[in-house]
Amino acid sequence: MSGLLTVEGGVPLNGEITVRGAKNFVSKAMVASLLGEAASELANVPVIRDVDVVADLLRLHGVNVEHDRAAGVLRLDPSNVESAHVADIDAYAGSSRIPILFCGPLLHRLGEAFIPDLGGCRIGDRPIDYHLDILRQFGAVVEKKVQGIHIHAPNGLQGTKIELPYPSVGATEQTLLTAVRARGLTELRNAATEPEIMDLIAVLQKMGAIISVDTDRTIRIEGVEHLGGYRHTSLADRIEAGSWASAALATRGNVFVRGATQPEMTTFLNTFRKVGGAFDVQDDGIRFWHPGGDLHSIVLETDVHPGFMTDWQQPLVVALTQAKGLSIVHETVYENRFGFTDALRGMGATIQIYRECLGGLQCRFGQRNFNHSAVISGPTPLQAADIEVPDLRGGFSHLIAALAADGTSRVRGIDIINRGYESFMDKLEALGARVTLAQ
Ligand SMILES: CC(=O)N[C@H]1[C@@H](OP(=O)(O)OP(=O)(O)OC[C@H]2O[C@@H](n3ccc(=O)[nH]c3=O)[C@H](O)[C@@H]2O)O[C@H](CO)[C@@H](O)[C@@H]1O
Ligand SMILES: C=C(OP(=O)(O)O)C(=O)O
Repeated sequence: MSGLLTVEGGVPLNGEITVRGAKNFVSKAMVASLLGEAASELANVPVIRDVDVVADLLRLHGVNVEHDRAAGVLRLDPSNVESAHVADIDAYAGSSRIPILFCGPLLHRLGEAFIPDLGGCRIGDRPIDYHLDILRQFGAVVEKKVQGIHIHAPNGLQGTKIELPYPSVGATEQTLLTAVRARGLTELRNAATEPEIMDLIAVLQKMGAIISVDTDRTIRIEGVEHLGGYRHTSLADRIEAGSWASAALATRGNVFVRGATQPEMTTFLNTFRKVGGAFDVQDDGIRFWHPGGDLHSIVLETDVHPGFMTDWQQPLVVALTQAKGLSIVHETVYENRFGFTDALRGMGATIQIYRECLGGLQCRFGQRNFNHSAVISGPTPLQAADIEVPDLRGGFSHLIAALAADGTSRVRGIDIINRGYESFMDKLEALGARVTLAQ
């Protein structure tokens, strides 16, 4: 796909699109297959770049991966991992954040793992200190290389007690994927409990793991010696669903998101309603629309689940530029997730960014000079512009802004959006957007 998109704005998005499985679950379930002694089958898999990257990494490690892209089914057979035993994976540096989650499964199977430098969205520093501390607590030895890390476990892995400084999604998954086959009991306190993590726990339980989750964010895992394969259907991508919902609102449109599910979106739906958006939950999806009249300004704080997820923030901010009054958005998960607002300001939005914690509690970033609160004053008409996509959600947000704006915008670097939005060009066209890819 070419990286330059021409968008003729001012046309409401109307129609129906389908979302399939969640990027932030499918990639982890794929890694989990490495732990099994038999093949696994995952359904409702979207065709997105992150799935392809993890599939290639698994292949490199000897996993036989068959991907029926149209049916959305992945078959993952890890029987040859021992004979592949690879060391050179630097070619995967910067590809995604998932390689760090290969550590536990590879340590169990091979006694060592080589992990390239990570990629993912540049929305803050995104260190991996929690991951490495956890792996060391299980008994692994971590060596930093010029590129990436080498990790080995001379005495195997032993269950342990871990308390996370912050309920990190990745660190919780790291613990789960390592503890399920470690010797003895692991107790993880202050764990993240995102729906994608619950689905990963479901997959691991199907494989033979013993995992319990308490209401106080404590997860307990009893290590077992053998795990089998799994058959599972991924939960829906609630971030993609929320992104299309925000696009419907910002363009004054009406979009049925087939496949979207209510339980994982409760917090989003509450916020959507407070802003003035309308929705109707149906058996096979959720319809989102702009009911006419003014949208309302809100005070919003992003947080770990069950809070308002940070990945919903960027698309919703575009809709908030069309709300009447002053909205305040306090980003408490990433220290640097408002860079995308520069382009919105260039299109006529009135958005000011502050270092202080506005509109909510003090967060980890308040005293540390990070621009992590935004005040959005609206409604402001948006004007077309030439925009460069910064990251996945920021890129989709720029696309929404271009769709809502007067005139024709040129959006560069849209390839990034394929990392997490399946067939977004087809979906835009299905919704009546006037978009053209440059030849
Ligand atoms: C592939 C995937 O699933 N990505 C999601 C995952 O990212 P990811 O798992 O990377 O996000 P985390 O929950 O780990 O990060 C949350 C916060 O913890 C910090 N942190 C994390 C690990 C660490 O070792 N040290 C540290 O300081 C991060 O910098 C960030 O400020 O959860 C995020 C929070 O819901 C989502 O935005 C991402 O879409
Ligand atoms: C931040 C995100 O993803 P990743 O962790 O893969 O960069 C995201 O999906 O918005």
